[in-house]
Amino acid sequence: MNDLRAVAPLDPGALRLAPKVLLHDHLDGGLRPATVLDLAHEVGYGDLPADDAESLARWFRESADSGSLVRYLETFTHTVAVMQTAAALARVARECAEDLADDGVVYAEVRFAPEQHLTAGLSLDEVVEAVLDGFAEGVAAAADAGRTIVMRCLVTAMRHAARSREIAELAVRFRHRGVVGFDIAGAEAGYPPSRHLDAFEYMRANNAPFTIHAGEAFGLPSIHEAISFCGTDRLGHGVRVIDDISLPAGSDLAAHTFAGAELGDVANYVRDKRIPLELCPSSNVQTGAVASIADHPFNVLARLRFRVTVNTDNRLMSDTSMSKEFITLHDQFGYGWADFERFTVNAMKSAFVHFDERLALIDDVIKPGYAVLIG
Ligand SMILES: O=c1[nH]cnc2c1ncn2[C@H]1C[C@H](O)[C@@H](CO)O1
Ligand SMILES: [Zn+2]
Repeated sequence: MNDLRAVAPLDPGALRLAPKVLLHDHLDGGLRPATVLDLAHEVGYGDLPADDAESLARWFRESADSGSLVRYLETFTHTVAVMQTAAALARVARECAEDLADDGVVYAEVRFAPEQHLTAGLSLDEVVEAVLDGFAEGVAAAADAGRTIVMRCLVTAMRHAARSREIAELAVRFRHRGVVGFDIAGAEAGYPPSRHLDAFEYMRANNAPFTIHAGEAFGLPSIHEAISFCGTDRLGHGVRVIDDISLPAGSDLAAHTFAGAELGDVANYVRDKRIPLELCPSSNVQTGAVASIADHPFNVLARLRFRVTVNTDNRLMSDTSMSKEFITLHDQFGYGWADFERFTVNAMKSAFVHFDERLALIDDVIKPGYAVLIG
């Protein structure tokens, strides 16, 4: 019989069609540049560093390219400033759902810190409600455009502040309305995850999952605390787990196998327990967590069979998307569709929605989607 099946070329068009799962994306790091301008105009915010969309997009990308997490985080002052009303939050959330769906993301957990959106008088609950309303509108608009996406939310507490227990309670209060977990973010050095133990204990006592930004700007001790003392379900970044892996001298980071690699106790625990790594390649280069994409341990971790997932972190600051992160990894490490299917299934298995929902997306959406591309 004639076999007409063929592997689809790995180009931007096909990548946009590939089903993708996004676990680590910040709502306040993913605004459209034009929306930042519109909202600033509406609320009378006069401190934006540029006044046209193209220059503003460039400013975010270049300023975030600082090699320092602390300087990278300073750019959020402008996005958070224009996200203080229910209407603004809902608009940003709606556009986020539409943009992700347009890029072929079929399931997303988008996070933000409700405590940063209270300056115009909203309550924590009102902030979350506005975002969830916006997601629902975006999902409906995407469906009208022929795209199906499931949008869920993670609420983040800022690690330098002292509201984590309250935010964990907020996560549990909204657990049946679209909030599927809790996170801590912000500057890592000086703010270890164990400062927020009571929040993590509250989540665990309620059988509710959480992730922790750890092992990005700070190394292994932060990962160790997050898994051993806090009991995190996933690691936000976790990229510095590589510090606990020794490779034979002269190893090529783009190799297919890493025979002879030796794992320390922390790295072994992360791999043994299948703790998902929410890796964000472009963001990691910008914040200086790694020197370049070529130096990124993504491939080492993937080949050593850690549960790696691909993420955007902040689409505005990194001028990125899931498709762009996939292309970057393809160009650097030569990955093909089967690899991207594995990373996507990894991510879906690691999602915070219930098991039956994860399975349905894997069996009904992800596998059939890649079967078409692989041919
Ligand atoms: O990569 C990150 N590391 C630590 N904190 C981050 C990162 N990206 C964004 N944030 C912070 C800045 C945002 O205002 C906050 C909530 O989304 O989370
Ligand atoms: Zn992040």
